Amino acid sequence: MPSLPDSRPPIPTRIAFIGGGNMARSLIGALVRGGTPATAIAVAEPNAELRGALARDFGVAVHDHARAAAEAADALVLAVKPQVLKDVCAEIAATVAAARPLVISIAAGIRIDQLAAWLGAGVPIVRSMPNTPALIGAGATGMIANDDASAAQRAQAQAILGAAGATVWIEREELMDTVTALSGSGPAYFFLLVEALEDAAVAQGLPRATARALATQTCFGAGRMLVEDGEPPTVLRERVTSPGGTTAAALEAFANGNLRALVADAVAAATTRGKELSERYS
Ligand SMILES: NC(=O)C1=CN([C@@H]2O[C@H](COP(=O)(O)OP(=O)(O)OC[C@H]3O[C@@H](n4cnc5c(N)ncnc54)[C@H](OP(=O)(O)O)[C@@H]3O)[C@@H](O)[C@H]2O)C=CC1
Ligand SMILES: O=C(O)[C@@H]1CCC=N1
Repeated sequence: MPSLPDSRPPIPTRIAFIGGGNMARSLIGALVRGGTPATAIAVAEPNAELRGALARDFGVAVHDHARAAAEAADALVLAVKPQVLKDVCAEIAATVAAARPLVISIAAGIRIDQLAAWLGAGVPIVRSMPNTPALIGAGATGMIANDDASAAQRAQAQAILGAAGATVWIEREELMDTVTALSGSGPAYFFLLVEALEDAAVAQGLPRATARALATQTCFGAGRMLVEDGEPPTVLRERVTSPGGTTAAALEAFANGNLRALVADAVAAATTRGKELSERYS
């Protein structure tokens, strides 16, 4: 019987991560857990301790220089801080020009035209914005590609980033700063809310361990309902809110404090910082 075509998107045979910090570790872990052979992955990371941990935990090849890892890669994931990205691109530009691998950047704020200027014309580039829940396969990633990236390379980028959770393509690059402000930074907003809830309950006398356990599980349960229930957040919120009840009292306090305006200000501040990063490091 003829075999059916494999519907899974293709993972490039050799992936090199430049930078082996928090986000690279999350993505590498997701890829290896998802079945990508560790032998297909190389990482460049100057910190010997991080390098050793990546080799030990995932069995990937490690290097102390970007160029060594980039050689022979079909896909390069740029996972360094925005402020060092220009120098890193200068280090690997000749290698990239020779081999033309797919380049995936996860750096906040750095635009595709900046990457193309640093790496050379004609390089297929996907700019993306993942987030730290990638570590547990629950990430959310926005992506945009340049015209030099083929459909197959876009699918490859989606396969690499999709190993760590949900992916979505963005139509206009300027909206990547909004994606960064929403889902890239977003986990921190929910962690802050859990911290605040925990502190509020402790202030009313609940033991801290109990407050943390209840706040954490409530965040987890609400998150799962958002993903699994299929109803919009407004409907889920209204189901909790009995008329004249406790939730209504709390929501009124949030409204009096103008929570929605505060959230809008926070997302606007993060978006602006993303734009500043691209100016600062161009
Ligand atoms: N943290 C997050 O939630 C998210 C981060 N991002 C983006 O991901 C990128 C990485 O962030 P994150 O993982 O948090 O940062 P980390 O600092 O944890 O990781 C970056 C790593 O790159 C290393 N590095 C520095 N220079 C080089 C070089 N020349 N060659 C190879 N490696 C190098 C750093 O080493 P050393 O520390 O010794 O300099 C560091 O270990 C950033 O651009 C960020 O904007 C995107 C989405 C979410
Ligand atoms: O704070 C930052 O700049 C990075 C990008 C998104 C999350 N962390």
